Amino acid sequence: MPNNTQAKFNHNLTLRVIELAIITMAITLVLRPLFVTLPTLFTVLNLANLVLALVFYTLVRLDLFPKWECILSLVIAIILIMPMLALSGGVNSQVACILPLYPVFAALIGGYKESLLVTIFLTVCVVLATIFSTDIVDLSEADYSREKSVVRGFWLTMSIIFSGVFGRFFLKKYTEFTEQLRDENIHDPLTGLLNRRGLNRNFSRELDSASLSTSPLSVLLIDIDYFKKVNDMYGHDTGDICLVQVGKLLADNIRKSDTIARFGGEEFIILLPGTTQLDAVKVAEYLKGIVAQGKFSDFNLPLTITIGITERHPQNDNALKMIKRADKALYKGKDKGRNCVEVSE
Ligand SMILES: Nc1nc2c(ncn2[C@@H]2O[C@H](COP(=O)(O)OP(=O)(O)OP(=O)(O)O)[C@@H](O)[C@H]2O)c(=O)[nH]1
Repeated sequence: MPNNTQAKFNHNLTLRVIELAIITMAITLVLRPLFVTLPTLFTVLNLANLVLALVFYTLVRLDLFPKWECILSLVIAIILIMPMLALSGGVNSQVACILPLYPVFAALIGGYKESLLVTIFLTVCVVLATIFSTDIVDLSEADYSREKSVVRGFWLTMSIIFSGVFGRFFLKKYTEFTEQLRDENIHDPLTGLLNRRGLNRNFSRELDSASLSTSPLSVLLIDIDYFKKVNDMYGHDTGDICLVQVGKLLADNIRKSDTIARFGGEEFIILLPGTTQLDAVKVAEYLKGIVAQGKFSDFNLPLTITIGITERHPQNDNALKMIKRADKALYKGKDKGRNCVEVSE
């Protein structure tokens, strides 16, 4: 879903991950020499890494390359870690324990593709480092047997693959969860139709494509007549069932390309792209007819609807203006006695 909210979330997450890396690097730089005596090259490399990470952090913070920040983060991470690993014993290096974290980070700030690429890249590097472990220069001058290197290389490879699989699993759950939230966010829980938020999204999409293609766009505002009586006489539960059934009946009798939404209480709205006001009247008459023929709830209640119609004006029109015009037409229909179709002036 790379929409604006998602992009912002990824950007903030990238910043947090870099901040975490910088803090870890700074702490290592200060505290490590207190416990072990390291060759100067390590300190120089650590300092260079810290400067590179700080520069990169500033660039991400200024949002200079939003599209590239994820892939660059991964490349920079590899630039930071690989020379350090190569100088400190390859798979036997203490720094190697950080490697399995990368596929998860890649999944968090990038996605499936990035995580898979990082997993493959690191696995290949670790396997090569294990095979050629005796050729790796170890500036810390530690001594590792061939067997020990193979065992460490094996477990490191397993951890990286496990982390890659976990990253994928995490992303799948996260995607399902956000999709479910997004779905709930734009649907009316009672009727299952789009709610106002969903309507607004589709309305602006239809208005944009209508103005680009100069094709007509009509709106039907539909209100169930005397609905208060249904609630008063048969109870709110029966009223709810009627709303669900009317909504379904309307939704089943429009085209796939049309949009239907619950506009509020006992009102529905239908967007008819590519439809003139004249054709919209035919659609409205048809819908009015099938509702009038229906029987709703367990009480087989007869219901009627009144429909107000408007068409998009070629100049300076918007959703709010169109809904206002359709609402005016609807109330003209109510004044005329209900169960009718009215067009806006
Ligand atoms: N059961 C149920 N009733 C609802 C819901 N939302 C709104 N209503 C009811 O819909 C009724 C709307 O009443 P009115 O606005 O007076 O309209 P009406 O009785 O349909 O009369 P006209 O629209 O003038 O034909 C009210 O009784 C609301 O309580 C809902 O989600 N469920």
